[in-house]
Amino acid sequence: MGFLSGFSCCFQSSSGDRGTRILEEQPSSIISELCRQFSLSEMQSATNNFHNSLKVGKGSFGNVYKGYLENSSTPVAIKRCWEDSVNEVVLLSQLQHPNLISLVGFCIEGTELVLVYDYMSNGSIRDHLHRGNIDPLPWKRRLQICIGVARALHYLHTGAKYTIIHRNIKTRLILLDSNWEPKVSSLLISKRRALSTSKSLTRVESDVKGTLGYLDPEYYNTSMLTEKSDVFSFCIVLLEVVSAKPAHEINREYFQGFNKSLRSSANEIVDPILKSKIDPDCWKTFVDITKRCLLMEGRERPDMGEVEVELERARKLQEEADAKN
Ligand SMILES: Nc1ncnc2c1ncn2[C@@H]1O[C@H](COP(=O)(O)OP(=O)(O)OP(=O)(O)O)[C@@H](O)[C@H]1O
Repeated sequence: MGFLSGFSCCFQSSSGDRGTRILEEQPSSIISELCRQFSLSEMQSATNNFHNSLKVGKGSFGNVYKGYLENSSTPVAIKRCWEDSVNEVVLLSQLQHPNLISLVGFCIEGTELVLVYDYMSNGSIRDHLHRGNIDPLPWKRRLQICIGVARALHYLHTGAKYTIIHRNIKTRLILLDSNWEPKVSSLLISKRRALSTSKSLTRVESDVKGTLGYLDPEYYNTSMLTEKSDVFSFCIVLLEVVSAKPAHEINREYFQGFNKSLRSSANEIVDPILKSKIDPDCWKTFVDITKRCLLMEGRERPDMGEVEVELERARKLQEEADAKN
């Protein structure tokens, strides 16, 4: 297996003339009908002029602030972009799914591009996995979060006019609202292609982009992208969620351990907090689907619809076992 672990960085696109490109790609009226266009002064007053004390995150594309729009007590997340983020505006303004982050609006003024999203008060799932024993996420909640992410990816792959390949699925980009409902964020480097009518996989030749540690080895080696690359990255998320190990530690030894782990969840790859909490039938279902998502050839991996169904089955088995005890 050509593993890509050890470090994590995001390849990204270069800047362009944001205002011009967005108008070229889509008629501005469509986008402004679908989401709100803010002025820069509205963005400045929502964030106390992008004050450091309101900064909640920093990504490859910009800083993220917690802010309040005028006359509203509901917080929003405001990303002041330094990279071209047109893709995000064009796609997110037209997509809607309960497990996909919602774009409230955007601001394009001069050289500024600012994006406004619903605020996710529980941060990213990553924040809850790698912090020792402080308030660990229970197994059923972890499963439920993974099911939500699988639904969002299935929607991106099959539920819109185009197939949208996210290309950067990772635990940092899975945000959690106040009810722990997951929202997949950032379509910044996603790739769009026509929906397939045949059963065979349609490949798109494309520069390799994504985050090392999550990147599909087949795509990395061939530059040919399909939705099965998201399936592989999602599988690394599943392994991160079950082990509470960061993606860069999920290396060859880890995979070998995982391959041997069918019989029981009480082994060294599972987050110690979950040991003996996972029902054996639920564990078998989880391991079976995860192993298939890791297959080296994309066409042999299941699609996200099947992954979602199997994860739902795993959750049901866990619920049944809990009800008996
Ligand atoms: N809608 C949101 N609500 C709350 N916090 C958010 C929101 N969006 C982003 N954040 C915070 O800001 C951080 C940076 O987010 P950003 O979208 O820039 O992605 P990233 O994690 O840096 O990934 P990448 O740089 O690979 O795109 C997130 O990890 C999260 O903590």
